[in-house]
Amino acid sequence: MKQYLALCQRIVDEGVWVENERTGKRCLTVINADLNYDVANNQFPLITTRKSFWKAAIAEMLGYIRGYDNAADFRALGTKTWDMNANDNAAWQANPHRKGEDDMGRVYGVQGRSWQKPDGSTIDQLRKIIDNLSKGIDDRGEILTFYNPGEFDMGCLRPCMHTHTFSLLGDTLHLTSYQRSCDVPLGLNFNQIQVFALLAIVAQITGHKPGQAYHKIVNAHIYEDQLELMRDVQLKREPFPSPQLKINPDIKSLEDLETWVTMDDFEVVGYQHHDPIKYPFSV
Ligand SMILES: Nc1nc(=O)c2c([nH]1)NC[C@@H]1CN(c3ccc(C(=O)N[C@@H](CCC(=O)O)C(=O)O)cc3)CN21
Ligand SMILES: O=c1ccn([C@H]2C[C@H](O)[C@@H](COP(=O)(O)O)O2)c(=O)[nH]1
Repeated sequence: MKQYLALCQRIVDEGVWVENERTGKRCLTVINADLNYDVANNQFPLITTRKSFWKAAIAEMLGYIRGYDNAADFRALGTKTWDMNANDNAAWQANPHRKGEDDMGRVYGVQGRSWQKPDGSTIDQLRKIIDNLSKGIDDRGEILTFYNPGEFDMGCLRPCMHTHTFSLLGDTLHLTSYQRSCDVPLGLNFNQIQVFALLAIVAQITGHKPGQAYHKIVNAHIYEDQLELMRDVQLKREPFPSPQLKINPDIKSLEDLETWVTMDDFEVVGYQHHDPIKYPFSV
């Protein structure tokens, strides 16, 4: 939590104003942030200086694992986070690749589970990683990447947290996640949870101890309409200790994640937090 607040403070103190053409808003921006999460000791990096709707963040990650391409499927899992980018987005609505209401196109999990090859066949990146790690293999290329420049025009948004690299050291699994663009008040609140949960879940289903998660962010920003709430409200609050994430131990395979797992299989213990803050969202 302290590292999150330190990043927010750094943006407020040292950030540079950058015009963003896609959203039409200015962002106070810094480059390069490294956040680390201690998954081994279950120090769940949940924001405590406002109420975090953590189940929606895990639902989003589960949707990526399942390869979802539709905001309605995300809603059924428990998150509305893709509604705006899928439906309230003029550029995507005018895109001939859009298949209709709620379609997100070839983003995130679609690339992770069915990356298209020139011959028309597909690659399931996640399946290969789970199979290797389950056998104790780390080929130094256990990489799940959603970043496919050849298909950017077929999706509603380029992936922000775009690559996850798993590393096995003895019986301990580590994760390094890369993010090109980060909406620190809204997106990072979710992305921290997702990096932590992804390592915890993959360690569990491949039979390893979870180790450390390393979250590497390039462009970290606060939108102009979020700045006051961050600077004058959230940053004035004292954080509480980190809670713990409990995952149903019956989740044992990728098939379990794909079929029966719901948000009821996740629980947070010891979450003390300040009041919610509603930050503006930019489409
Ligand atoms: N501008 C922008 N920021 C993002 O963080 C973001 C995007 N766009 N587009 C794609 C996804 C969608 N994400 C989102 C979308 C909405 C919330 C959000 O509204 N969060 C609220 C409440 C969530 C709830 O009630 O479940 C929050 O207070 O955290 C968070 C992340 C993250 N990503
Ligand atoms: O997981 C996510 C997804 C998106 N974001 C934020 C980062 C940016 O503010 C926007 C995406 O805009 P681009 O113009 O494509 O960079 O969404 C996030 O923080 N986390």
